[in-house]
Parts: sequence; C-alpha cells; structure tokens
Amino acid sequence: MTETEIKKGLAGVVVDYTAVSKVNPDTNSLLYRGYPVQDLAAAKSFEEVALLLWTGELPTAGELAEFVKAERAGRALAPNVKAAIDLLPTNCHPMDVGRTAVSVIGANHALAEESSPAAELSKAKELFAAFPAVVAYDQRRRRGLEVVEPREDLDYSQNFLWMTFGEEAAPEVVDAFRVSMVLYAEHSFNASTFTARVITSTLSDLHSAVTGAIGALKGPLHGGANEAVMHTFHEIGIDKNESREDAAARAKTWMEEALAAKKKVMGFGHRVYKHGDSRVPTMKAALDKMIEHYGRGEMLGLYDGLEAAMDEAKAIKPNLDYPAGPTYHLMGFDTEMFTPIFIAARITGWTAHIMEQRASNALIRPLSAYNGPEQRAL
Ligand SMILES: CC(=O)SCCNC(=O)CCNC(=O)[C@H](O)C(C)(C)COP(=O)(O)OP(=O)(O)OC[C@H]1O[C@@H](n2cnc3c(N)ncnc32)[C@H](O)[C@@H]1OP(=O)(O)O
Ligand SMILES: O=C([O-])CC(=O)C(=O)O
Repeated sequence: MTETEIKKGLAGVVVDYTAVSKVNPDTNSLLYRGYPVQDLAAAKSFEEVALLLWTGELPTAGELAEFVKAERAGRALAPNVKAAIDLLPTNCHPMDVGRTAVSVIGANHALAEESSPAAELSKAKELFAAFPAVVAYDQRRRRGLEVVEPREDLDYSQNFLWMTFGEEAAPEVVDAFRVSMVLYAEHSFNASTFTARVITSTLSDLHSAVTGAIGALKGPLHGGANEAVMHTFHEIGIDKNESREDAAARAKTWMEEALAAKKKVMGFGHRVYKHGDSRVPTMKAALDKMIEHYGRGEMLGLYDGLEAAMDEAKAIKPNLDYPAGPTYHLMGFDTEMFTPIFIAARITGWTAHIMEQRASNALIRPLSAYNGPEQRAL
C-alpha cells in the first residue's frame, strides 16, 4: 500500500492562480497587481490601493473622485448595526463585534443574495466605507465615551482616527496609519483570505465570506498576533521613563527565558517568508516616526531587544504584526482593537479574492486520509 502524502496545513501546496498579489519569498517582495507594496505605501492613498486591488488598475482622477465621494457618504452605521453592537458585552473581544457587525451589514443589504460583479464590487466598497465606524464605535463604547460621527471633509485615515479619538490626528500619525492600512491590505492565500475563498466557492454571499474570514483572522497565529505582540510588551513592562538601553536589556532577557521555556513568541515567523517579511522595513519606518513623534525611545528599546534576542537564538525574523502592534499602541488604540483595524484594511484583499474566486469558481473540497478504526459491527 502506498503511503498517502499529507501536506499538513497545506504547507507548500499551490491551490489556484491569483492576479491580486504576488508574495515572493526569494526576492522578499510583495506586489499588489504588479506594483511593489512599498512604492504604493510611499505614494498612494489607501482609497487608491483599494480600487487597485478590486479592479486591477490604479484609478484615474475621475474614478478616484467618484469613489471618494461615495466612501465619505457611506461611513455612518445603520441604526440596527449600532443596536447589535450595543447588545454585545463590552468585555467580549472586539473581533466578535466586528464579525457580528459585518453579519448585520450583510443582512441589511438590498442585494444580499445578488452576486453579479457589479453587486459584489458595490458591497465591497460599502463595507470598506462602513467598517471604520464599527471599530471606532466599539473603541469609544468600551471607554464609556460619546460616539463621534464621521466627517466628510476628512480622508479615510484622518476620519478613522477622528471617529476613534474625537480629535484630528497630527499629519505624521495619519500617514503612519495610512501606511499600515496599505501594508495590511492584501497577502495572497493567507488563512483568512483562503477562508473567504472557501466560503465563496460554495456560492455563498460576500458578507458570509468576510464574516468567516474575520473568524480566521482573529487567531494569534494570524491577525491576532498584532494584539499578542502588545501583550508581550506589557508582560515585559512598559516604563516611559526607562532608557532605551535598559528596556532593550530587559526585553532580551524576557525573550531568552521565553525561548528557553519553548514559548512561541507572536509577531515572529511566517509560513511563506523565511528571511523576513517584505512589509516589515516600511512598517518599522512608520513605527520609528511614531516613536519620535511621541518621544518614546524606550519602546524602541523593547522592540530592538526582542528582535535581537530572537535573531540570536533562532534567526526567526519579525512579521508585519511586530511593528504594527506598538504603532497602534502609540497612536492610542486599546490593544484589543488592533486586529479589528487589520479587518478594516484586509476587507480590500478579501473582497478582491472573493470576486476573483467567483469569476473562476471550483468548489474547494480537499480529500482526507482516514486514520480512524476499521469498519466494525455495532
Ligand atoms: C499577518 C500575519 O498573519 S503574519 C503571522 C502572524 N503570526 C505570528 O506572529 C504567530 C507566531 N508565529 C508562528 O506561530 C509561526 O511562525 C507561523 C504560524 C506564523 C508560521 O508557522 P509555520 O510555517 O507553520 O512554522 P512552524 O510554526 O512549524 O515553525 C517552524 C519552527 O520555527 C519555530 N517558530 C516559528 N515561529 C516562532 C515564533 N514566533 N516563536 C518561537 N518559535 C517559532 C517553531 O517552533 C518551529 O520550531 P521547531 O522546528 O523546532 O519545532
Ligand atoms: O500570509 C500569511 O500567511 C499571513 C500574512 O502575513 C498576512 O495575511 O498578511
């Protein structure tokens, strides 16, 4: 009998084609529709990147203006979305709130069961516009603060920060936030995108696919790692008055002990990149700007100390979640809100993949090798 070859975790398995993005671990690069992600992060708004991912091309000035107008007009949450959020306990995980909100937004949709390319694109655009208000609404209710309504005179990133904190963010902060959204937008067949494609492959609807993708993103081996990174920083202890060197030394000791105890340290390692994540240098530059902006050198100490100790012990490199976590912390978000921010960004990639899957569908249904008991009589 020939032994069936099992590819645990589908590691190394090529499942389908995609034209949305190319992750190349050999050149340590990431292209969105052919454009290097770091070039997009340097020069393009998140709104432009969203249109690129959905349509395959950067928008003309006219196309962008039309989208921006609709996006700004579509930011407010429907009353029953707010009511559904209000019914959830403030101590539930904010990812549960995001998952529930998308479900309600889907149930509200006039074209919920319609899956033509035009209907799918309009649903993707509407979800893109509305989701930041879910994050901001939830962040504020957890803090017992009044809801801040969206402003149409602000761009996506400015408005996201405005709705969350109730004040206009400094341009440097807005820019770092924009960069994070561009970098988080898309990453080929990662676990959450693959989940969205599996759900779509059954001919289910877009909001069901996004809701399922949120469930996959929540786990700390995937999107939940940005939150987990901050838990590590808190476990080590953050002391604003500590020197960078002292913070680095404490972080190094923490990492050595964690690795000696065979712990997995979130924010490090990647299934595809083995020599570092292509997005980290761009996100680290954004974090550096935030550290300078807020005058928080000790955070850099913690960051460097952990990274150096991991490199020395196991040569495992940070992934995007590692610099993103402390960046959102410095901006003022509660730790549990970090992965919902990731949802807001990844809605673009997920929905681009949902449309691609639908356009060339085959039910995704792999085989399993049975290793239970032989047939037996009752
Ligand atoms: C945006 C994103 O989703 S990026 C990913 C975010 N996830 C994380 O940061 C979670 C921490 N990292 C990990 O768990 C892993 O690196 C993964 C899940 C991302 C990739 O995992 P895989 O490709 O399955 O590799 P696997 O987990 O088998 O690791 C290979 C080896 O490296 C070790 N390793 C990998 N990552 C880490 C880590 N973060 N900390 C400690 N050891 C690690 C494993 O223990 C394993 O060692 P072993 O061979 O001695 O058993
Ligand atoms: O590609 C992956 O497996 C995880 C990841 O980095 C992402 O989804 O951004």
